[in-house]
Amino acid sequence: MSETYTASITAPVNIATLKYWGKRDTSLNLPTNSSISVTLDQSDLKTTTSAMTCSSFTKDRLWLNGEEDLQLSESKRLTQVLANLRLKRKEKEAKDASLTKISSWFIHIVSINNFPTAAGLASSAAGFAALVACVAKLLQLDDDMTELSKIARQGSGSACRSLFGGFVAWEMGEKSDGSDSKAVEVAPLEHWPQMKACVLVACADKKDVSSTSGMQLTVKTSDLFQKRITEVVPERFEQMKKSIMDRDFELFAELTMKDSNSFHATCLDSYPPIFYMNDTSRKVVRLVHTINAFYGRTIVAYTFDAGPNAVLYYLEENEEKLMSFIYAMFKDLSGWESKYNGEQLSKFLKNFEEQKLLDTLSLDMDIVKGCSRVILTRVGPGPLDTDDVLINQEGLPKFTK
Ligand SMILES: Nc1ncnc2c1ncn2[C@@H]1O[C@H](COP(=O)(O)OP(=O)(O)OP(=O)(O)O)[C@@H](O)[C@H]1O
Ligand SMILES: C[C@@](O)(CCOP(=O)(O)OP(=O)(O)O)CC(=O)O
Repeated sequence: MSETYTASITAPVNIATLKYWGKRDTSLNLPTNSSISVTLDQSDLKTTTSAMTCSSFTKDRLWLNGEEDLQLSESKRLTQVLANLRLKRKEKEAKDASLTKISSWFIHIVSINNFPTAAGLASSAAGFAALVACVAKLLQLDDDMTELSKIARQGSGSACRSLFGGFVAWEMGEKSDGSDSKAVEVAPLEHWPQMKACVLVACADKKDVSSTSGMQLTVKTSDLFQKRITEVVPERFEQMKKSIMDRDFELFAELTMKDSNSFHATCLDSYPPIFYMNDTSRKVVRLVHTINAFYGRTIVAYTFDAGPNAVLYYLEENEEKLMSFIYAMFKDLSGWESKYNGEQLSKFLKNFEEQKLLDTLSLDMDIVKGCSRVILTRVGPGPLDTDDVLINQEGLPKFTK
């Protein structure tokens, strides 16, 4: 077999606290507003991607979760991302004649998500971040993550934020060529490692309106949207960055919840309206406000992406307070035992019962019926090198379905 080059990487999911919703340029994937997110820990949710290039490959190919994905391999998103990465390699080769001209070789990519794909858990964000970071490593590019984020953005907007750990901003930029629309670190994970997240995965089929088409319907038809992008988000963007820098959880949480509500309001204001949240999502919103009212301060925030799953952000110091409610109500779901021992779980239940929360607060215990599992995680790092190689010597997946 001819000479080959291989690289592997893992990348995280990110969940926005200030939502990206709307494109001003669909081809370059330029947004109508800046956004902010928290990167989640790869011990719980991650994409692993391996890539190989070889002079004898005859086309670019991609396998996702053990199956060749022809639709994605031939998509404009993937072709554009690979073309941009190759261009960078080509520029490098032009400057240094000793480099092998791998920019003209085809690439095989094998990727696995350790969580459900296309189920509202930001697989496209982790997936394209992993792909860009992996191919950049394969082609030995020297570009930093901000530079690479301009390419990841073209795969899926939210992917640009998964190139950093901790707290991340996607600055919308102003230029028509997209050269200033990029992801930057607001603060590393070490700045506020106490930030935790609890994902309540709602029982739901695949969403009927994709983010990509949903946001363009909103851009075209919602009046509320104009106010959101010109007034609401620009102000919130600065306030949220400050709340992160100051580690001001109450402000961070309030802005996060308000922004989720504002984003879903513009969906409802689209014509015809788009519904991403369901009855269970709304029950979670009510529950979070009840918990905060019970403690007399904001200890937990909710946020919802383009689907019914709830992501709750909270600080480690308030874990027992929060879980005394959440565990008692969602204990029948899977996902608890890997994070807490029996003693801790009993303590949560005891608090719930001793404080007579059920009797005093008229809680809706049926809420659990609308959820399928809980994922307990926290803020985490950006893409990481890995020894987990998913591609074999022939450039085919080591594991197939
Ligand atoms: N590991 C991966 N590598 C490359 N592309 C991926 C990967 N995982 C997912 N994708 C792409 O992202 C698509 C799923 O994106 P989609 O926006 O529908 O769902 P999601 O990102 O899981 O949910 P949401 O955007 O609502 O959070 C897949 O069909 C595939 O094209
Ligand atoms: C609601 C969101 O999750 C929307 C994410 O949209 P995508 O990044 O999936 O959209 P495309 O750029 O069209 O691929 C909010 C967010 O992550 O900021």
